[in-house]
Amino acid sequence: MSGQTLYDKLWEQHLVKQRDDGTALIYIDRHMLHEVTSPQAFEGLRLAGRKPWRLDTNLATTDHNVPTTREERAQGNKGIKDPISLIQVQTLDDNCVEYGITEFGINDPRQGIVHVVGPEQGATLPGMTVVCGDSHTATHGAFGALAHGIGTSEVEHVLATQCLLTQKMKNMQVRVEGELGLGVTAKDVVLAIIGKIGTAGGTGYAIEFAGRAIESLSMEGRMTVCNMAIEAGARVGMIAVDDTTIDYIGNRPYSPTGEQWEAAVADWRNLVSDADAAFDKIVTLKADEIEPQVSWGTSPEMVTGISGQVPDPKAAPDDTVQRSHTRALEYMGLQPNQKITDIKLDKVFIGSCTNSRIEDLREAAKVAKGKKVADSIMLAMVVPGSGLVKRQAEEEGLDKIFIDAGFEWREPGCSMCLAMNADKLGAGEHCASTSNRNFEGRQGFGGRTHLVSPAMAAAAAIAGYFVDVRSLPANDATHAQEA
Ligand SMILES: CC(C)[C@H](C(=O)O)[C@@H](O)C(=O)O
Ligand code: SF4
Repeated sequence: MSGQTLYDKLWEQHLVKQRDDGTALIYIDRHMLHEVTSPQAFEGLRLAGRKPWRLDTNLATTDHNVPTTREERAQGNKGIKDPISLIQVQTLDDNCVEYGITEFGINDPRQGIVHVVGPEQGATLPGMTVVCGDSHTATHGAFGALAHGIGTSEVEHVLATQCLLTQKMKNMQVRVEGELGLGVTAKDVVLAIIGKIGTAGGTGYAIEFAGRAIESLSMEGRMTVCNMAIEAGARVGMIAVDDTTIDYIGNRPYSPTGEQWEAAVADWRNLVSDADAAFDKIVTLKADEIEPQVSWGTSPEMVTGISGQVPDPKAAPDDTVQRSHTRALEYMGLQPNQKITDIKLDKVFIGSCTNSRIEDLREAAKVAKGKKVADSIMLAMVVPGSGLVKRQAEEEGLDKIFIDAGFEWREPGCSMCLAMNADKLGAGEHCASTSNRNFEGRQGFGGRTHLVSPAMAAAAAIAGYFVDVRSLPANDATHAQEA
């Protein structure tokens, strides 16, 4: 018999009951909550006369609907202008008070995007099952955890029973072999993976990312990669535990300490796929063939390298692709064969649960340092993923670098990643965005999103159009990474 994959191990350790029809009940170690997908779940509990079953597993924060300007935030929840947004945020606050769940509310220094907050607090640990009513929960898999999004009715079920009814997925390994070139980041890696396997490539699989290029990523980079597993169709993305994982977790508020820490680390060391584990599918990419990526279309798989061009629908392999490319080009206002470097931008957004951690902000700041945002850019904003990221960035003087360059330095939240708060694109506007989805209307009605890395977004803000970060003079993006 062959060995077990990381996913097999995590599954087995949490399996409560397996039924013959394929359904299974698994135990959930950590449940994260935000304001969008929790109100009906709490309402369901209330109607059924139930209470959360294990309080200390739950951790809540408000993120999607919070405004990001300092003036609005100074007013607390009252700064939320949109009535529906306000109700959602206030409802989470009220539910957390009523049921005794820890919540980082709008002005808590620890508040932020749920997928930034969990790992930062040490609430996400290797070997855990982590769920949240949010599709980007795959992010937490970067820690050797089994993490995925759940729907609102499942949120209620997890609150009530601490278990989830689910089915085992198949195993896929995505290997990125070799070393990444200078200026090529985790975001470029995951966009290249999605470009290769497509947005349905991972459907039905739990993806384990592996290979030298993945191992060499920081935890921030690993989270960026796992965050977008869902854009490759996989609900679960994960990476094996190693020293990088363990170093990151030490001394965080929710991390174990003392003897418990020692015992936990010994256990966590086993959270790797066995050498003889069998995967249902293996995909391999060569790191040195990946260049900085830019999405040109309305799906994350519509992506190419910075030296590339927008495809010509006429050259599409079949009618379906031809139609989707034609429509995407029309929506995006782009011409067939247009060079990526000829795409002019109106706005730049550096933030979201994909790229708003300290390392992301450092990379963007390296590019922005001493430069000015182009006059043609009407808004360039940097939105830290959490209050703690913001504080750390300010301690390092990154806020000053951004502000001096003409960026707006905002308060933490999902912000312009999705048009659920005041930060939006206008119709027809092109935005270089470090977020994870470029669907039609995602950042605002008619808005045109181009997914890129933080360094690429900063470089685009300075130039006003896309430029290759690798071509910037020394001291900028690429060389900064050598240190
Ligand atoms: C609002 C929430 C349910 C949604 C998700 O599940 O991902 C959001 O975070 C998103 O990124 O589209
Ligand atoms: S930052 Fe964007 S992708 Fe992440 S949870 Fe918020 S809305 Fe979803």
